[in-house]
Amino acid sequence: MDYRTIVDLPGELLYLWHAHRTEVVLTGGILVAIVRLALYWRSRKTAQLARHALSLETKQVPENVTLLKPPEASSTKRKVSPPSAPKRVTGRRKTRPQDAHSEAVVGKVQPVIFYYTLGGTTKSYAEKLASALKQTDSSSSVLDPQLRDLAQIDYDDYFISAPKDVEPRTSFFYIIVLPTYNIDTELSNFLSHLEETHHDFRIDTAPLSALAGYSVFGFGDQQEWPTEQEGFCSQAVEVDKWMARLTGGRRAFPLGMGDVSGNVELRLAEWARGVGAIMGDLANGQGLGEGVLGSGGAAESADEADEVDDMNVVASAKASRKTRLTKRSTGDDLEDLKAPIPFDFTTSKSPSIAPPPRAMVPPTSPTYSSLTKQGYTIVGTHSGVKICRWTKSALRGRGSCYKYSFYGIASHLCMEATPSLSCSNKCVFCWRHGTNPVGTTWRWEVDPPDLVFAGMKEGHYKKIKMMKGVPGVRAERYAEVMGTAAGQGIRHCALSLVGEPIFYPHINELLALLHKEHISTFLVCNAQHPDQLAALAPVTQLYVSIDASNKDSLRRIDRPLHRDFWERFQRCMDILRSKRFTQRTVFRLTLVKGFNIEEEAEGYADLVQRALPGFVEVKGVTYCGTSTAAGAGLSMQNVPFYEEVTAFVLSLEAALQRRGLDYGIAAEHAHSCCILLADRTRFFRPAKDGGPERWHTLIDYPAFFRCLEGGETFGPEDYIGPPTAEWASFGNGGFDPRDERVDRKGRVKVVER
Ligand SMILES: Cc1cc2nc3c(=O)[nH]c(=O)nc-3n(C[C@H](O)[C@H](O)[C@H](O)COP(=O)(O)O)c2cc1C
Ligand code: SF4
Repeated sequence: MDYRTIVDLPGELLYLWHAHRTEVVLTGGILVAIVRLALYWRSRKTAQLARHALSLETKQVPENVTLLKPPEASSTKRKVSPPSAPKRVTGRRKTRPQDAHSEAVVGKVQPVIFYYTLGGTTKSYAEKLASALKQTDSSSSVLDPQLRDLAQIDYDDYFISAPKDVEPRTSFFYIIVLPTYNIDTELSNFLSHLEETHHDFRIDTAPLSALAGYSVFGFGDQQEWPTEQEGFCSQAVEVDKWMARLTGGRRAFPLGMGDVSGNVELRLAEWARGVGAIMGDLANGQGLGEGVLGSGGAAESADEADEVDDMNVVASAKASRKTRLTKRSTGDDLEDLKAPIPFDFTTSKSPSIAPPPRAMVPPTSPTYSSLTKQGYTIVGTHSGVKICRWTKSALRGRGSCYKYSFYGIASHLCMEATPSLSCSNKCVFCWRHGTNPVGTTWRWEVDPPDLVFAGMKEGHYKKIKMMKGVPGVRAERYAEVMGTAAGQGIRHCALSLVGEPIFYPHINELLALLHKEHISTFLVCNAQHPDQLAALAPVTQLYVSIDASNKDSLRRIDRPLHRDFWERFQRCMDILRSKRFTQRTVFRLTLVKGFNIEEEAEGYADLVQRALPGFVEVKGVTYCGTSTAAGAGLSMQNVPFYEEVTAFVLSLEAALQRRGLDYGIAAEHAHSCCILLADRTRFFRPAKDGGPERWHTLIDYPAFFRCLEGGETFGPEDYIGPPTAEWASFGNGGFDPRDERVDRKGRVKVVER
């Protein structure tokens, strides 16, 4: 290098700096950032390894050792977890890591005993359990248990998150006692609720983890179901499993099981002692254990640790799935490659083969025998037919039902039937004795409509024949029912017996068969199946049961299975409105004192305004005296007097008038505690043969079939019958003077006018 080059060098460097200083500064900055990032990741990784090693150690802490380990335990030494083998709950108390929650439990524990019963056994044991767990010492940290019937509560209040209405530093402890039924009962819904909550992606994976703990006891019958594999206490096992998941593994005491035909008292007593002890421990801040001696032959239930791990996998999988996937793809982290493949329990279900559909009411089932004892004839696998008391009464000339007074139905020619004994409600006033199958979807065998129709008729006629020798049966009426000439035999079908007729997948075909034989159809549905309602073919009169005017009341009265029951109900209102010019639409209100009368007239008026039905039938509930009714808190006190029904109808009429809706009282049937409101603009009119305006609630049945067979579009006005009879109008009682009114003992009564 010569002297000149050396002299020019600073100038050259200065020139280069000026020309490229931006690039130089940027490159320098990036280099500094990379170095700092590398240092940061390195320190984070070390901390992660340390935490991981600590958690491995924690899992292996021996029994009865406090798990808040001294700092040296968090060494970075890695231990290998032992392979997890199926574990039997041994019943020895085993302390668990004192997590943040169990520390929070130091305070009070509020036990809640949930039970379910059909036959009453479990309820009486639940009550005994409640009094056994009642504290004698008022200063105890375990409060007196609350008792809750699973058939009465709203699951959302207890099984989506822990109840909130609790004192500070007090946690709920769930005690669940339940029988097992291998038929459809409320328990099936309860289990579905737990499962759905677990799989619901909108809900936390362990939404009940705020509970102090839970424990389940099952009642079963080992004479019929000797082992768990054969179904002994299978629903308790299931509930226990789902609760473990929903609580994030807070099973405080092992699942207990008792055989009602054997050891139940002993097992329950042992289990109750254990549950009582663990609640005391929880209140004293000792955290959860795995059980104590004498756990009542605890089930070899699913491995608790596995369940807790499941929860952890879900939680960590959600948080770190993205990171893991990235790391896997770059292949730079051996530890992560060994990590379990994240399995999201919120969306996946273990693969299962759907079982073939079963008969809804198999002849061997208790439901079958219960229904046949009540006088039902079971048709095929899911339909039923029964002679109603008014059919018998009309055969003897002792009066017909209110449908005769209102619509001209001849009760002795009427068949009451249903193509679906299953329902999606469990109304408190239902007379099904709580044993009928329930469900939100049709999951049973489906009988063809011709078989259903033929079976219904056969069953009905058989029962009518049995009336032949009953004293007082009028020969001419009997001949009309049994006759084969045109216009004789069954003329009318009330599809309203029990269950939900539009649930039957071939309801429209069945209606077509009925109409083909000129049997008119009154179909009652429960406003829970909007799609089926929208697709329903024309019927002579279409009813929707309106058992409440608002969501809460509907939930209490109908106890619907659908979680979106109110939305379904409202959609049905709109569908009814859209059908009002093609169908005779009717609201059927069943009044239950203390449930749906008081201050609800305005709410009902709003519903009428929404659906604009042609008619509103208001009827006082009939007390059926079943244990289901009693269990729902229903007694004779809930049956309104006719005066109360009248007062309600008058206030409803006034509420409708205030809304500019011209409905008026068109007819009454005091004997059935039933009053009919009708749309005055459509059904108060001059008679066909002239004369003043009168109510026209009767139906011209031949005209209905002419319309149907004519193939043209038609509406309710096209088959309006003659004016409503004078004796049926409001104030006249509604009893046909040609019939003889008798009291319960058959003595002739003078009809009051
Ligand atoms: C229709 C029916 C089905 C039953 N299914 C089972 C079953 O699958 N497994 C079982 O262990 N017990 C079964 N049982 C027995 C009941 O769980 C047992 O009788 C229980 O105590 C009834 O309780 P509850 O009276 O409170 O309703 C069944 C009982 C009935 C009547
Ligand atoms: S809708 Fe009718 S059949 Fe169904 S539960 Fe209610 S009352 Fe019973």
